[in-house]
Amino acid sequence: MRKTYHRAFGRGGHEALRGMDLLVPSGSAFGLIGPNGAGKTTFIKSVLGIVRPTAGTVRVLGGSPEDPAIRARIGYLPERLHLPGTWKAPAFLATVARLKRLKPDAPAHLRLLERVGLSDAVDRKIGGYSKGMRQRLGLAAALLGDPSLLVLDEPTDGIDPMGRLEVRRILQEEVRRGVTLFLNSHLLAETERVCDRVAILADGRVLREGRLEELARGGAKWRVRFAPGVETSALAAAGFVPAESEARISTGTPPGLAADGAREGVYLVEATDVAVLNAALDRARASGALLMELRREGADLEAVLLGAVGSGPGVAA
Ligand SMILES: Nc1ncnc2c1ncn2[C@@H]1O[C@H](COP(=O)(O)OP(=O)(O)OP(=O)(O)O)[C@@H](O)[C@H]1O
Repeated sequence: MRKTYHRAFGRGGHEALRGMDLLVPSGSAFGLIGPNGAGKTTFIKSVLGIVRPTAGTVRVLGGSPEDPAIRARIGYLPERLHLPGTWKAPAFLATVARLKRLKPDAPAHLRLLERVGLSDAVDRKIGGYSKGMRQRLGLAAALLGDPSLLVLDEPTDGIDPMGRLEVRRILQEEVRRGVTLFLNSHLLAETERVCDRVAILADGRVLREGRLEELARGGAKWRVRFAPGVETSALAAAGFVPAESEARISTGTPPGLAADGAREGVYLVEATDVAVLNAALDRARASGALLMELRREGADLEAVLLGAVGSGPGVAA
């Protein structure tokens, strides 16, 4: 699919999507990530039938995104929510339900508000809501009518950590129910926690797509702690390099000497699978090293994203 935004009076245009090809499996929790201006919002708008591709086609839930019957099965939380400030949440949900051509069901709306953690705010005007409360209300509106596809643009923007946990729980419940989740979030940790598949979009093209663990594979590192008294040179020969001090990492101080790790007995070893890992551990143990702790340090989503698009400015992290 291609999308060119044309300038006024036909003077050229900007190609936001340049041959984007993406299949989102039904029932998956799919995350779209990429730098600012990559084309994520343009893609979401084309899925919702708000933007029409310049070339190519979009099929959603087996039909056209412009078909009202298909649109009725999609729940959408936009990045920028416009909410009527003088209204209260139940009236807002009732109006959204009417627009979605759903039967009036005030008790169901109250249950939905309770589900997103807004039951204490039903008598307050929306204008007085915090950013996180507005997001929760937007999520409730997206959930109206039990959609088959949930398209969420920055769903946890402005929500505190406890709220994020609740939103994540709701999204996981929806996925368990068979809903397809399509998430655009610049919070990579959030995408990592919620999604099972991810696509990396940059400059209007999909650079990588796949299951999270497949994308993160290859950079698999293991953090190993040995009992005091290990011989660093023997470990180095077995592929272990001293890790940076954990204390330095947790306090965020600048990178220090890797020797810190050696003093603490903490090393990193690259191993693409458990057989390679065990072979390295066998070599270490043969040199007299005693294993105390072992932890996987698989490449996280940030590393995968940076690996795919480079570490230039504008990378959403
Ligand atoms: N209505 C428009 N008219 C002209 N150009 C547009 C329009 N909407 C988006 N663009 C351009 O298309 C490109 C892709 O924009 P888009 O908003 O889809 O990116 P994005 O990945 O969602 O970015 P961000 O993470 O910053 O929200 C950008 O260069 C943007 O300036």
